[in-house]
Amino acid sequence: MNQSKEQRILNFVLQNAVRGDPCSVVDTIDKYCSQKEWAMNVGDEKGKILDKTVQEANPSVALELGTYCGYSAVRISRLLKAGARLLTVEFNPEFAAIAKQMIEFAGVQDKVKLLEGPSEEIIPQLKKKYEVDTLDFVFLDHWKDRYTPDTILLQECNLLRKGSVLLADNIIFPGAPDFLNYVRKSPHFQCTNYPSHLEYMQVEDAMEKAVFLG
Ligand SMILES: O=C(NC/C=C/[C@H]1O[C@@H](n2cnc3cncnc32)[C@H](O)[C@@H]1O)c1cc([N+](=O)[O-])cc(O)c1O
Ligand SMILES: [Mg+2]
Repeated sequence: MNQSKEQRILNFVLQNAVRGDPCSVVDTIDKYCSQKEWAMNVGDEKGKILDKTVQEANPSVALELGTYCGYSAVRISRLLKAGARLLTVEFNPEFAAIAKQMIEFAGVQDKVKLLEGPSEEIIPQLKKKYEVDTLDFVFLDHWKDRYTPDTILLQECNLLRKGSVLLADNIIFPGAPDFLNYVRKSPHFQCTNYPSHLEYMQVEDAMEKAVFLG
């Protein structure tokens, strides 16, 4: 049966990137998705905003919602300090299997834990099952209508602390209007907007940073 696009992306990495080199994995995915087949990785332009936000936060414990092929999991984990870890959540088993191989090829498997399942089930398990106290950084890049309910769930589960940084992709395209409304109106978040472009396209997009104020 013919391969999926995600399988083709992984194969291109396995054949063209340097094993154990996360930057080469990121660059190789960007090469494939800009030249051969578009895919919903955060990409290099917004990836640079992600990099800066992660470096500023310098998280010990980071969470990603929506692993997909593992592009941003590799991108984030390459910046983590020794002993820091990224928990990334993916409910599609096929994507999770691809991401797992991508993470291992990049050599970041010791920093990344892929949690397979829906975010609404996984988030309430983070404290007890995954030994999380609070989250220093959260990257939201899953279904856009899940951004707000999951942000509320993170608060209800006491997973955010004063200074926890949320960064959300796709604020303009496909758009997350209710999330933008929610965080910008909430007295508990300090928001910053980062205009950019949709990955591999000349379409306007943006990222929103929302720092939890406690
Ligand atoms: O739709 C987009 N992203 C949704 C991403 C979805 C990914 O997160 C998982 N997921 C979803 N809810 C989940 C809940 N729990 C766990 N995994 C979950 C899905 O299985 C998929 O792997 C998107 C679309 C465009 N676009 O141009 O159209 C551009 C982008 O940058 C995008 O991020
Ligand atoms: Mg996205």
